This record gives sequence, C-alpha cells and structure tokens, in this order.
Amino acid sequence: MENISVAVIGYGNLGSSIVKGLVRSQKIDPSNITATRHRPLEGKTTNYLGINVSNDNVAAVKASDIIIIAVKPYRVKSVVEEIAPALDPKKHVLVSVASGVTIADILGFLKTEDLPVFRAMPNIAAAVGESMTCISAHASTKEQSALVQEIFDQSGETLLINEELMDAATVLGACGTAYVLRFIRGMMQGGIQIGFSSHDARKIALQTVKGAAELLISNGKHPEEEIDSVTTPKGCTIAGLNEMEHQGFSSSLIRGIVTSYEDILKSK
Ligand SMILES: NC(=O)C1=CN([C@@H]2O[C@H](COP(=O)(O)OP(=O)(O)OC[C@H]3O[C@@H](n4cnc5c(N)ncnc54)[C@H](O)[C@@H]3O)[C@@H](O)[C@H]2O)C=CC1
Ligand SMILES: O=C(O)[C@@H]1CCC=N1
Repeated sequence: MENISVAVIGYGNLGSSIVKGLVRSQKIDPSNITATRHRPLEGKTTNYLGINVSNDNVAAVKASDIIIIAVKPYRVKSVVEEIAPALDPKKHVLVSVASGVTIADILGFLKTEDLPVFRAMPNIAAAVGESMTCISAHASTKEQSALVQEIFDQSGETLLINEELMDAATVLGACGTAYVLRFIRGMMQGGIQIGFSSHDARKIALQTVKGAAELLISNGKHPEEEIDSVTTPKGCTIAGLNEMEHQGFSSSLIRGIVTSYEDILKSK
C-alpha cells in the first residue's frame, strides 16, 4: 500500500473523513493523497494533514492509482464524464461512495465496461478509524479487490457484499451513524432530566454506548442475551425498557430504517 496514490474527488463530510482515516493509519504517505473540492481550501494548496488539495480533478486522477468519488450523488455523472478521458484501465481503479448511484450507472457515464469500478459505503467514523464500510466490485482482479478493501480497512471494518445490498448497507452502516448519535442525544436529554449536567450526561452516555458495543463485539452474543444480564426481575431496567417499547422504541427505529431505504429507492 505504501506506493499507492489515492485521489478523493469531493473533499466534503465523507471525503475528508476517509482522508483523515487514511492519514491516521500511517499506511500511506499523505503526499500520495490528493483531495479535490469545488473551491480549494482558503489560500492553501496543502492542508494541515499534509495531503494535496486542489480543484483540478483531472490532474488528481493523473497523479493517482485509486480514485474515490465522494461528491453528492447528483454530481457523480458530471465528475465521471469529466475524468473519464484521463482514466486508464491498466492503472486506475474507480471507487464511488455516492449513495444510490449504481455500478451500471457509472459504467454508463464512463461509456466503457473495462475499468474496475467499486462501490463502497463507509461512514464518517472513518475519520477516527471506526467506519463500517461495505464494498462491492465490478470487473476487478483479486488484487484490486484486496487493495480497495485494504484501503478501507485502514479506517475501520470492511465487508464485501453483493451490490443489490448496497442501498441497505447505506442505511444501516452510513445513515446508522446519525441514528446512533440521535440515540446518544436522547440518552443525554434523559440524563439531564434526572440530574446530570450536560457534560456528565454526555460522558456517561458515550461510555455506556461504547461499552455495550464492545461487549457484543468481544463476545459475539445477541443483544437480548446481554439485556437479560442487566434486567433484574421487577427491577428498574425492565420497567424502563418495557415503557420504551410501549412508546414504540424498536418499532420507530425499524420504521425509520425502512423509510431511509425507501427514500434511496425513490431517488432512482
Ligand atoms: N456524509 C455521510 O455520512 C455519507 C455520505 N455518503 C455519500 O458521500 C457523498 C458525499 O457526501 P458528503 O460528504 O456528505 O457531501 P459534501 O457536500 O459534504 O461533500 C461533497 C464535496 O464535493 C465537492 N465537490 C462538488 N462538486 C465537485 C466537483 N465537480 N469536483 C470536485 N469536488 C466537488 C464539494 O466542494 C464538497 O466538498 C454523497 O454521494 C453521499 O451519498 C455516503 C456515506 C456516508
Ligand atoms: O443522507 C445521505 O443521503 C447520505 C448517504 C448515507 C449517509 N448520508
């Protein structure tokens, strides 16, 4: 990976998170990363991460091996059409992280089937090395697949999936970050109402969420098994949990997930 160069076309919320994850991993020299955005960062050609930042997509492509498209979905067509003449199937691998844009769409914009094209769906926790990234591929060699997976391994966990599941992966793994953050906010609001300062409620909520996730990650159990270990019969946990369920807690989460999924399907 040391000799690989990466272009991130679209240095926004997700693009910058991917870059931060890569730089943080120290597996790739920041000078081998080029990020492009509409306008370059104020008065700078390189930012504090030591990467190259520009607004020249074609130059970024020419200088790189792996091209990650991280612009808004409605801009993917124009960006792919712009860089298509500079893409060389013997050198380049294209990865799109745009929600709802299929590999077939991208091949249509490229007007070729020859280029290895991947879709990847990371989340903004890539910035701290804790993304969940689902990946699917078209016309790639084993080595190219391994390389793309290795790149995203630097910013968290990865999973190879069939492209049919990519919209579902977008909802569960990428929108999921926002759902969990809203859950944490709700925990904080409750914590403040029962006596904690916002600062302390935040600390308790964050460590409790992290601890619960770490438990399941380390022991592989179903959440309900661990819930059984917390819910003392006639105790306060089951009283609160049952009230949450009466108010539609799981149901509201499931309906939200399905609504996000339907929203992606609607945009096609
Ligand atoms: N934000 C998130 O958590 C996630 C976003 N995505 C996908 O990532 C993509 C980007 O989303 P965000 O980062 O949230 O959007 P954003 O708006 O923060 O970032 C897009 C960036 O692209 C730049 N840009 C616009 N036109 C350009 C062009 N022609 N050439 C180069 N750069 C250009 C903009 O300056 C901006 O910095 C979307 O397709 C979205 O579906 C996927 C998973 C998670
Ligand atoms: O909300 C969105 O459309 C993007 C895709 C996944 C996360 N953010």
